[in-house]
Amino acid sequence: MTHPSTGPSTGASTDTSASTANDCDPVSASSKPLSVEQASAQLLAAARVIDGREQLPPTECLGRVLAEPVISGTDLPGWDNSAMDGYALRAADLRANSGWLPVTQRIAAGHCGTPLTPGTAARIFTGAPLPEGADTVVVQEACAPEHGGVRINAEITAGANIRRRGEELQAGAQVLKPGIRLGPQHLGLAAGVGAGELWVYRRLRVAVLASGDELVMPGEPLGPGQIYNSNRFLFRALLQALGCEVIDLGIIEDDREATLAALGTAAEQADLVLASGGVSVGDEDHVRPAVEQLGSLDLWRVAMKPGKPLAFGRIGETPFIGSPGNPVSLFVTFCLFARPFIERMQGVRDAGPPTPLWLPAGFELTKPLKRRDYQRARLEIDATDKPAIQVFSSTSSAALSSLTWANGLALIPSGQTIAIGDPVAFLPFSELVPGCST
Ligand SMILES: Nc1nc2c(c(=O)[nH]1)N[C@H]1C(S)=C(S)[C@@H](COP(=O)(O)OP(=O)(O)OC[C@H]3O[C@@H](n4cnc5c(N)ncnc54)[C@H](O)[C@@H]3O)O[C@H]1N2
Ligand code: MOO
Ligand SMILES: [Mg+2]
Repeated sequence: MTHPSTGPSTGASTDTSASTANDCDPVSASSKPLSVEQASAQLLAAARVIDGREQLPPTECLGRVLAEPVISGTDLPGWDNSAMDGYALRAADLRANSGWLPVTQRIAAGHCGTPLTPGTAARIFTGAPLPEGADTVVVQEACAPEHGGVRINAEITAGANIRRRGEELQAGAQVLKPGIRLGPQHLGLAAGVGAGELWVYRRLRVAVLASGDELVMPGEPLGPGQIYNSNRFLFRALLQALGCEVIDLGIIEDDREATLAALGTAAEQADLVLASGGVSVGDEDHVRPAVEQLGSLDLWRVAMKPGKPLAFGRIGETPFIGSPGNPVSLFVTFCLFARPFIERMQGVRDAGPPTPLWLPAGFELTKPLKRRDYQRARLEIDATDKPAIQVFSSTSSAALSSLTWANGLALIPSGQTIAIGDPVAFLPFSELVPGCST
């Protein structure tokens, strides 16, 4: 799907509410929210690739990040072989023998024949080594066995149906670069060039914790004023989809001492601490002040919706990302900020914010918004096979069901109205987090 060459800028310039980021001063409550681009750049600049790697067989590397190049131990193919089931022969012999040749050997894949006797043909099957002296393979559909030999009535092309040694790649070639997340195709190729073990970065250890007196685990009865701790499951699944090792520190009550203790423990055990809730401005929002007390709060609030109170800092030397408690805010800020940060730490080479597709709006927005809005959206194909972006009925950042309806986010710049058909920046979930496409 290509996007129109032009489209409204999604840069910070349309977000007038953003401040100029001073990336060394800790954030004070008075500092204005940063733009999405400024916040994203600041987080990525702070991400450090984890030390530590391990050597594993390809069967244990799905989703891991490659730490060393994979070099081919062989030519591909390793020797000239037949691409089809048929007969291997010398084209000149067939012409000289007016279309009939005796068959003197049979070569199946995994077995090597002997050099071709001049003036004869070899029965050969796909993948079998070409016998020395043969220069063509004729498919068996063009052949008819006759008097212990083979009759070929079709026009043949000399050199046809042969996969030549090294035509795909040569031994010593780098077939996989470090910094890629290994998918099925990479593991197949690594095995295909003979790599019995791969060097991958060790798993990133990410501690997750959820703050809130109102939180209860699913399966337990809900008391008055209580809700289920959905963010814990969102976090865990998002992190597992990125191949992280999750250290789950459960629920922290709304208490400063308990929050300090939990965050301190988390920072000792993990490479990164992710917390949900307690980063806005309420008296019971203890996470943000606790991070300021334990380390430094380097970023707080982004000029976006949902996700505005996003917090980033350090607890000692351990990076910390504080996601807002509203589940949709957590999901959106994870996709836009935590995921690129995590991937940078995991050694992913081109980790960065997602690039949107530009697609026609199937909706209108008449009242411009104050903040850049990431609305839950669906890419739909209408009856005339035209794509259009629809948005969810509610923009509430507490409405988790919007995420199961949507298959992406529509980026609505602040201060802009949208008419039907206008190009809209669309971020498909499939690009935002692995395992998230609906
Ligand atoms: N006066 C203001 N109030 C709020 C502001 C503001 O600027 N001025 N910001 C609003 C925005 S925007 C967001 S987002 C939320 C985020 O606040 P916190 O990060 O402090 O989150 P909490 O207050 O802890 O919880 C918010 C909301 O989410 C529910 N929640 C919390 N944790 C979970 C969980 N693990 N699973 C499911 N749901 C969770 C919680 O019950 C609250 O309803 O602040 C606004 N307020
Ligand atoms: O940032 Mo909040 O997530 O707009 O509700
Ligand atoms: Mg709060």
